[in-house]
Amino acid sequence: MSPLNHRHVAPSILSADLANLADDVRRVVDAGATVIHFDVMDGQFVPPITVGPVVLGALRDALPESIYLDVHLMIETPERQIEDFASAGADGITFHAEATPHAHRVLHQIREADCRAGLAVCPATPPGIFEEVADLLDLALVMTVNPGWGGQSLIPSTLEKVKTVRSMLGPDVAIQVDGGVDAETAPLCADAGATWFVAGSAVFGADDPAASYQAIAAAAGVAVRA
Ligand SMILES: O=C(CO)[C@@H](O)[C@H](O)COP(=O)(O)O
Ligand SMILES: [Fe+2]
Repeated sequence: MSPLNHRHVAPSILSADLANLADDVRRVVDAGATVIHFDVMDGQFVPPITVGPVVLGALRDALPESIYLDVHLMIETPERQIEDFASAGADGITFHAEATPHAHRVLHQIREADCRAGLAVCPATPPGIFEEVADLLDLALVMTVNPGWGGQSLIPSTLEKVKTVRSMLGPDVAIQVDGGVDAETAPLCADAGATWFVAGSAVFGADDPAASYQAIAAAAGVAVRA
């Protein structure tokens, strides 16, 4: 069964200790996380620069194969980088509708690279594009903050967009929310129709990331291992 058919809380490495990345990620994996969200920023699509395929490959080597690496590309012209992320060990690759005129082609390209294909929209971008490429979509990412930084508050109007996208795409597509997700906001996102919940600062910024992961997972309706 594809992990896309299940609910997941995906801790985001953006708020982890990047000097001890594998150790930090193992703490949440030991608490039950099976999807890890890997934020890639290029200094162009968004101002910050984070990490790329080399770090993804190192993390891949440090984790069990069963862990799903969910790559969120916040980069211009993502079509130039898909194969590098796929061969570094991505399981799913999500790019932004705002970053290329070629969303249809890039979704194909991701699937041809044997990864699950995701498309993201920023808070100001209308969701109609999801309908145009519905057949090629494994995951629709509705950004609940403006991309680029962790630790922001969820923008309430984006929950309406999640509802719209759920009715547009039907029950089977994974809808991901990313930004400002914690144990208080996760149930609101779930009620709107989200099934994949990214949480960065609420997990890795907490005193006990493992406990925080489990609290958010419970709030989001994810089955948490005892
Ligand atoms: O893609 C992004 C930010 O652009 C995220 O994945 C952040 O890592 C979310 O951080 P929090 O809002 O959960 O702190
Ligand atoms: Fe992200």
